[in-house]
Amino acid sequence: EQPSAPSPIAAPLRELPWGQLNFLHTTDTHGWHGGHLQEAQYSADWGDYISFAHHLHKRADDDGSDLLVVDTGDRVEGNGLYDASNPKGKYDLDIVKQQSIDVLTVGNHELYQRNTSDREFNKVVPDFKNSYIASNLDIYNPKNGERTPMAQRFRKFTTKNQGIRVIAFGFIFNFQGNANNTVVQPVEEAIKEQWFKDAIDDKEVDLFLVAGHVPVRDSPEFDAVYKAIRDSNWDTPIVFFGGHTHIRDYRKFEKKAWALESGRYMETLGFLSISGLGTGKKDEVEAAASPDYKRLYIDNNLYSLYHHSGKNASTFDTELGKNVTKAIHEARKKLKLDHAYGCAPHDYWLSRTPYPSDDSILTWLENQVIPDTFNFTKIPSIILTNSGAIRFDIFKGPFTIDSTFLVSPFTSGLRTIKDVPYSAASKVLQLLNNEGQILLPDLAAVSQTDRVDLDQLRAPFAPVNEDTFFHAHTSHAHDLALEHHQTFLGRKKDGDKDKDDTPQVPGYTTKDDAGTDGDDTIHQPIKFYQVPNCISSNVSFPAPEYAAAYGPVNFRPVHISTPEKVDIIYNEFIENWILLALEYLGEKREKKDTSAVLEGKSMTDVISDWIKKSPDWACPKEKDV
Ligand SMILES: O=c1ccn([C@@H]2O[C@H](COP(=O)(O)O)[C@@H](O)[C@H]2O)c(=O)[nH]1
Repeated sequence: EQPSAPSPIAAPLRELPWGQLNFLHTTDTHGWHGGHLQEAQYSADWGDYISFAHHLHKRADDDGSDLLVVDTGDRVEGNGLYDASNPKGKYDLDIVKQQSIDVLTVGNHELYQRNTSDREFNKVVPDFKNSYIASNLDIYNPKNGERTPMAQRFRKFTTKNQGIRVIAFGFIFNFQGNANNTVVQPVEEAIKEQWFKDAIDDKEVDLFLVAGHVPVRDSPEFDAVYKAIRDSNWDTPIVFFGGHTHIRDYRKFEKKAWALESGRYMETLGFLSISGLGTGKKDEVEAAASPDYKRLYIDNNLYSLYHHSGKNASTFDTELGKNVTKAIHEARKKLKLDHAYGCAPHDYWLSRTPYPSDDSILTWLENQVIPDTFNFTKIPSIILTNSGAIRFDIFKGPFTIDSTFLVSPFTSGLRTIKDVPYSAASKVLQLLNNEGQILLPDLAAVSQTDRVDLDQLRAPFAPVNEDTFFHAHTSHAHDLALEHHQTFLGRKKDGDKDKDDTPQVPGYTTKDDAGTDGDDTIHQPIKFYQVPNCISSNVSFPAPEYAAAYGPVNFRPVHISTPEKVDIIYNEFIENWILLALEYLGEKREKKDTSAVLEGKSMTDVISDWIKKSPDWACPKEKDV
């Protein structure tokens, strides 16, 4: 772990369900390869993950089983280690490549910006030459402009010790928000291609491995792949590894097909094992009628990693793991990620507090950051931003360069549409938040533009279903972490009357299709709240008129005047939605009617500029960083 990372907190653990074929799975790491430096529960880094995988490989070699490592995309955007360098990923991509990964896919965040996907093609695909799979993604080759598959469409390989014959695919969900240098082929179309039909027709295969930046539940894409495989290969076991919705989840398709999703932000190392698979060595190993699938969501901290690898502080680190940890530290230093712009006076939560409330980030943006930033415009304005642009909580204490990218890494600039009748402008928020009679899918359906992606307005933690929403969010051991406590939270021993066995570490309490025993750490549950798609602030509106209604002391407003016209200001990422809402409201505007505001600064710039200037956020002298 990083030198400044808080020590992990001991807690009761469930055991690793080791089997014949074992998997480690990461997804949606979003650059958090240095681990969580303010949360002890997730404080291990990518170097530790490398050491961990090494020990599990060794275990597999020793007992003749196998281990495969999978990553399902969104490795970029969301942490200073990736976002603070120029070019982005200057250090992070070389750090990630040190892990040996068997199956790797793209995510939507690798495709928003042309530069990111070009670099993915020119660097990351060659870095993972044998394992990068792009079953439904093409790119216009930056060298010659020719459309070409991003990477191989599938791969067939045999596991090292057992000789299990695996065919692996790598999909991305039917994403439409990509830059125009890539082409995402709808999954339902890709599976009609001959190469796919031939691959699933193969009878010399013991397991289909479907990796994808695709949610495992309510997933038309994985449902289509499952059906296609079963139509041509009725019995061969299938395993899915998914992502994108940032949750822990495990779905049963049927007894020979399960799907694992392993959270987000390097909080979770997903583990899955299958026993009872057939192998190429037919004489030696007979396939079971019903292979046994098991899963464990490992909290990414050294306490868990030591335990599951049977190592301790003096035996855990490998040479490579240590070097990668060091490289992360060096990169963080070069990027000055610990430099503080100010100090947060208290914690601000994205979804762990009701909205609106005093400790909600969205309320803080709406009531303080946005009005203070835009009050220079003396024109009445409605400023809108999507809550999805905000990615993480702010903890009391130093708000650093790194924090800026944790909270909002995106570069899309702020734009304006001028002179919109207030009667229409004031209804845009309601439309975008699905609060009126017309809902977003209806708006999307009437869209003339083909670049409106429903996913864009998805709130940052839009639930897959209520259960997964309430059970699948970030745990947060922050208070303990900041004090560097090493608290033993073991279960009650016989005769230990004054201790109870209630879990003490707050965190995930996942409920999935296999039950409630998936989290390795037995956590105290955390409550999460829904947040709206978008928030808005009115700035430079006429002051309300007051009248003395109850005598000279008690005044109350009698007339709140509204402007006739306003400027709408918004984050460019939601521009298509704003235009669509205005069109629906009878105020059609086009791209040419929009212009940059604040010289095209992003929400990220707005937040850090505000923090630098705000006296309430000045760091106390003795704590200055
Ligand atoms: O430029 C951007 C890009 C993305 N967003 C927000 O992020 C989500 C998608 O993130 P996932 O991690 O894939 O869920 C998108 O829906 C937007 O809310 C953004 O605001 N700006």
